[in-house]
Amino acid sequence: APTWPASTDDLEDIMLLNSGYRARGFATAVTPCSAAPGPGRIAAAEWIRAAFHDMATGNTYQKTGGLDASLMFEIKSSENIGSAFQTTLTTYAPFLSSRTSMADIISMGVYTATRSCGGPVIPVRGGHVDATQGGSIGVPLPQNPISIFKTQFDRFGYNATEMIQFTACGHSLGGLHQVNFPDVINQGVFPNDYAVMDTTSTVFDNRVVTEYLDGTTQNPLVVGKSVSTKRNSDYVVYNSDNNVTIAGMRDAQAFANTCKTMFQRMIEIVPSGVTLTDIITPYEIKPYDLQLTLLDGGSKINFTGDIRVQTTQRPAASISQVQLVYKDRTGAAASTPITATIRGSASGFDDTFQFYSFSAQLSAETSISSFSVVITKTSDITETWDNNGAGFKVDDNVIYQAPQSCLDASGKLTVVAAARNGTVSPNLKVVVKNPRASPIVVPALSTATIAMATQSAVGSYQLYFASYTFSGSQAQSAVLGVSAGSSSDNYKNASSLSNVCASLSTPSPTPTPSSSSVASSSLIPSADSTLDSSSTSMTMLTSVLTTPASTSSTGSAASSSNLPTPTLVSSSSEFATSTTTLPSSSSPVSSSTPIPSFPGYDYTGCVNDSSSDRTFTAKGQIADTNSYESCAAFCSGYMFFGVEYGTECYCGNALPPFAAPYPDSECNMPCAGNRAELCGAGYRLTVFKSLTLYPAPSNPAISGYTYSGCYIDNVNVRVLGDSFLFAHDMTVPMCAGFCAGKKYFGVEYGEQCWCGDALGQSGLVDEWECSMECSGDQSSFCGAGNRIGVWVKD
Ligand code: HEM
Repeated sequence: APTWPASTDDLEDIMLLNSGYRARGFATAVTPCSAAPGPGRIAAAEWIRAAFHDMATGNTYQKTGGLDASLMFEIKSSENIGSAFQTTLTTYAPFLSSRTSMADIISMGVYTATRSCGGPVIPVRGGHVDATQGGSIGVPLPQNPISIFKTQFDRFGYNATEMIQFTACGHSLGGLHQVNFPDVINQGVFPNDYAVMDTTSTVFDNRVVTEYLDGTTQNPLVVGKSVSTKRNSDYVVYNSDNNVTIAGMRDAQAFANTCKTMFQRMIEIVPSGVTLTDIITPYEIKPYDLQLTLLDGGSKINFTGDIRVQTTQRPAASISQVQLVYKDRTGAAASTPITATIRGSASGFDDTFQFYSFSAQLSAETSISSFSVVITKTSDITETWDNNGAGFKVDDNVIYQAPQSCLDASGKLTVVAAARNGTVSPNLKVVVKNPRASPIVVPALSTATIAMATQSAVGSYQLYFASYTFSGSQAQSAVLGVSAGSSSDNYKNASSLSNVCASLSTPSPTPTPSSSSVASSSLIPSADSTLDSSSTSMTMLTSVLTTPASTSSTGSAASSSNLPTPTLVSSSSEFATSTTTLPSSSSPVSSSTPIPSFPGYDYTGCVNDSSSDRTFTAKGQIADTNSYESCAAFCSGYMFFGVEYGTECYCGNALPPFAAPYPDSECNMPCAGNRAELCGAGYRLTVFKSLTLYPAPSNPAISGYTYSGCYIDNVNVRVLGDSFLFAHDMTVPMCAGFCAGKKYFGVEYGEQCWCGDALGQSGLVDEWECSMECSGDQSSFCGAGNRIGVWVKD
């Protein structure tokens, strides 16, 4: 297993997280294999051909070009007729980052397209570097004579045999467009004027070979008009050694193995000076968004993040607990581990993962230096993962302070960092994407480095700040980080920042209902000497200007003159692919939003709401004093309270099925009455569930039955369908009684009960997916929408 962090961490996500929690969705455009950007097109085929044409302008003798994204500058070349290449690059563009070059994405596209079409797993490496200009022409064209084909493939490093193999592999998918090659096929003959290479143009298989050998092929580059116009290049290539090589690819497994090698080589052709990384393989354990945040005037640090556990070989159901066992900053073992809780699951083509989230408060003095992940299995076996002996390092020398940082509507970014006493003063680094001139659809990355200015001392830390102003919509895709010496805290999304910088002296994000605003403001040492110590109300506290952003929002000359103006250290127009080791967070789309918490309640999540169809209908109020405390008090006696749009508070006893979960980062508005807490956003509700009123539900024991698991169930495929009962007061024992005599019974969607003697075809899913309470018993689970919890007779 790889050692974390690696320069390919972002690429590994793009490769593996197709769907589910933290999904990157890279595979979406080629899933299923037949997915098309338009009629008569196959995206997967276009992705693979794009890699070929990108590589084909390279020269392995001169060590120039190759897989280098030079394609973005070659769009207008006569070799690249049609819109396919531009579509592919447009789909890829959002995945470009300072960690992942466009050439890395093009390479990953070959893996993704091939795999989505049932082909072999193509090994992918990172570290590709993007070209800054187009290459020389050199793509094989159908009219070329065999001698030219041989010279061209020789230039790519493929001999005469490999030329045949590579071309056959390339033509397993897709076809030929009449508009692009009118000399090869006639108009109006093929559906959508698209002539496919074999009868399975959306399956990565050897049909292109077998149909050719069997004489049944309809490949437009073998038979038909191309013969008379001398453009039957597949015939010319395959027949160049009297079909010896192509006959060797008749076997399906041999074909797949050969194609794996041919495609891997295609994406490993790079110019001199570029060193590719190791082949990307899934981490068994991978941390995400590790974030330290200094709290309460510096005495405590909040430590949050996610741990991804590979569940391909280790079923999620076999895991009973995931913990972080950590060492403090002196290297001494901390006595209590941090427990992470299930957050969501994700899957790729060949792997599944379960994510666990954690949030813990550490003493700022002793802090943390590294951790190991301990997985306790239901079998009581424990696994300890120490990152191949290195431990998962957490650097607390310089930390990005998300709550104190902000981005206002005018595009002004203010970033606050905390640097441990004795650390050199930090720099802010901002990476922005700049559009390039048409027709180049891939943006250029530029990075600005800004020296941060001293703000105030807080405990063992010194606060620094710096500002940067974005132009246009740059902030949407900008990424920022802070670094001091060899320490850094990087890769934060500017777009996930709040528009108000909170003061560090406001209460921590986990206040207790009893701690009144007066008490907190007087107990917590002020981070800023300008704070009026006589301020006694929460409203006063939040309106006192203690941070650079607040300073700038009022344009106070007095405060700004006290602060040194940050200076621009350097600004480079082209951001080179980073080869340095990466710091403690790893996903560019995820945010660093802390997970909300409130004593006595479980954070349920960030869910949608609408004014026409309220998620919680029992009670509601809008108040400028809105906070977790005030809303919990207002909703006392109700199972849930939810806060929205800073000022709104709603109560309810059930979470309706239409309350879809959204990323926590979407519930990012500070509460009007306590800016240290997050209170939803527009039509996004931050929901908490009472732990005292209703203890966490479970699957009850039913005598004579054993709980068998949570299954997928829907109107098309019923797991159990012999008889059923719907009841607004459904309980598990009620269902067991109703199904008496049957081998199985199952509860679904809170109020449905299904019986049967056999289990229909379905998939077992993670237990947490069956987490809707029974309509008649809030202490028990009764499946969920399209999820049935099943019991089997002993
Ligand atoms: C002698 C060598 C080759 C010649 C002359 C050739 C020529 C062509 C032509 C004319 C098309 C039709 C394109 C269109 O109309 O959109 C095509 C399609 C395609 N070629 Fe090749 N090709 C060669 C080798 C390769 C290789 C080595 C690959 C490897 C990746 C490859 C991958 C593809 C793919 C995936 C398509 C389907 C594109 C689609 O359906 O949109 N080709 N090729």
